[in-house]
Amino acid sequence: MEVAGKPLRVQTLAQTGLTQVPSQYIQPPENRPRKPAVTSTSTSTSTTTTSSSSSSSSSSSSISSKNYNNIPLIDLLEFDPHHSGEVRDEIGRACREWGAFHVTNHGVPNRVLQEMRSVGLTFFNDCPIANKLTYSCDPNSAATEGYGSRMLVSTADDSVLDWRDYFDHHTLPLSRRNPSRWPHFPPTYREVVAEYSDHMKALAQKLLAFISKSLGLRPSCIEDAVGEFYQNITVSYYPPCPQPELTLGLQPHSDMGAITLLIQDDVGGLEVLKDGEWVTVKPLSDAIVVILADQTEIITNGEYRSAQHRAITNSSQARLSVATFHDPAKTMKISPAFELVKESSPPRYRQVVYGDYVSSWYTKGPEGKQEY
Ligand SMILES: O=C(O)CCC(=O)C(=O)O
Ligand SMILES: [Fe+2]
Repeated sequence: MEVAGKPLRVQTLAQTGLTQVPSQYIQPPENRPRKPAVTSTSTSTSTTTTSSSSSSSSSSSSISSKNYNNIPLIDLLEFDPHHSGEVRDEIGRACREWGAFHVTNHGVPNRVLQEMRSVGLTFFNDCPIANKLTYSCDPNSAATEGYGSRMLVSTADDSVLDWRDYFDHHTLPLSRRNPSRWPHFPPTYREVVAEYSDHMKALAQKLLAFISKSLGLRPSCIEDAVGEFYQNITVSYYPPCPQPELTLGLQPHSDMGAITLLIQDDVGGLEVLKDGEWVTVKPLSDAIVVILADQTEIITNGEYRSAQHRAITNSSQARLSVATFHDPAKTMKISPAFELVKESSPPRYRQVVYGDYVSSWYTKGPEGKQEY
């Protein structure tokens, strides 16, 4: 949405005190959240390895009968080699059943997670809008670095806008990293993002090794298929919304790359689709959400599926999340791992050049993988 040639940020819109959202933000009835978002407070995480799905009944208005309580929670036990078999099996189960799960004792210091959330929030809350706009991403091309408000680049008038502003950083490989394009306020912002990036890369590598092993593959199989990580870090800011029942912070989608690592604040709003039901990912302040993305689905020949997810809004509190995407290079050819293709399990996906996959996603929307 543009006003006199300038992009309108959702935060600016929310600050006008409007009581009804502009029509461009109203989702079609089938996409609206069924119940208004409730805010919740952060809970400290358990140290046991457990899957937290449950099938108890509740008074939710959801049409599904499952009523899962949260995504699975897996204690990585600081990658203690004595427990690697159990952790591998837990990860395999969570990948097969959900495509998304929380991890604790992941080796990333809690301080690093807190600092990342803190500098992101300070930028959005305390930096004047005129200053923020100096970092605006190019509205005419997809996935450029910087401050922005929309995800799809589409000329169609009927595209519904997300109730979200974001800042996207290109962090890896180092040849793409140019911290002078990142916020200069607060002063520690750029060093915090750089440190956070390194930790997320190391964790993504360890998780992909576990995921490979859980399918009987050699540990480096998926990482080799992805090649050098193209890592982007997106800080999303969802201002309070006067009509959360009509809007979405982020439309339903699966992530395009290989693996996404996400942290959120204690407001809550991330939901994962499970058996046709949207399950709220309850915030756990020292945990990291792992989301399998489309290229991992292709490489694993559909043994593991990428997770459909979305963000809902609420009327009382702004929400912040930080998603770290690990993608192949645009030139990489992605296809099912040969070890997983047999006579009894033929290839389910065509080989795709990752750059073509991305272009088609941005022009046509999240339409899924090229299945046979
Ligand atoms: O804000 C969230 O929790 C979800 C963000 C997300 O899915 C994305 O940026 O791709
Ligand atoms: Fe996502």
